[in-house]
Amino acid sequence: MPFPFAALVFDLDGTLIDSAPDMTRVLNRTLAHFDRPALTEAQVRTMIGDGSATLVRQAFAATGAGLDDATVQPVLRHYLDSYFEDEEASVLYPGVPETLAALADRGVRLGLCTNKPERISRKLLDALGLAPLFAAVAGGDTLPVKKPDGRHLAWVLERLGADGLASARAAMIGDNGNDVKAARAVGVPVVAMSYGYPRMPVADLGADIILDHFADLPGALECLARG
Ligand SMILES: O=C(O)COP(=O)(O)O
Ligand SMILES: [Mg+2]
Repeated sequence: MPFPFAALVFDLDGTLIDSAPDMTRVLNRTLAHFDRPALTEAQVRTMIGDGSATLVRQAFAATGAGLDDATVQPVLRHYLDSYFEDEEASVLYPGVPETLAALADRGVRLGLCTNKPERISRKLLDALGLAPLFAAVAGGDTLPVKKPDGRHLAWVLERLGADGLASARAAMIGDNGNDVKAARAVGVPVVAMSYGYPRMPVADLGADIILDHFADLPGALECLARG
């Protein structure tokens, strides 16, 4: 039986990659460089999802230092360069590579829509061996807009050839309110992964499905399509 969804668009941080340890390590290097104290991973988890500029601003604020539009620039550059050059391996959530490969084998077109900058996102996909699976990638700096703006997701769907599809043939898979809002703006169903960085009770995100395990995604989407 053909898979009921032709195109699936995934968020990156908190959905495919457990990036909080990486982001904490890199952020603490930047904080140290600018003479600020380190943050814990628990603190950083609450700051992930709105892109890198918001992350460094929130991180500095948590150490008692404000950054304005001008002073954020060197900090952001330091953070992004350190992240790009970081050599420690990132960790995928259990079931991610085999489930994505199985979906691609069934003819589903896969896209990535993340607020993480595009060059870092592509580097991570490459390092994790996932790059060949994704037919379209949009980072937080690829377009003038980013999630929760629906145009970010719409751009990926268009590149997957899914923009003209009935909305029931595409879906978004993410972990926070930005993913749900972007999906609602475009009119596609949305799955929330409960293990990510939701920043609120996951049940309050308003997703169509909440999953604890990535490997359950194909079965859950088949159930959703059956109604
Ligand atoms: O805020 C970020 O850097 C990335 O977040 P996302 O991959 O969950 O969109
Ligand atoms: Mg996320």
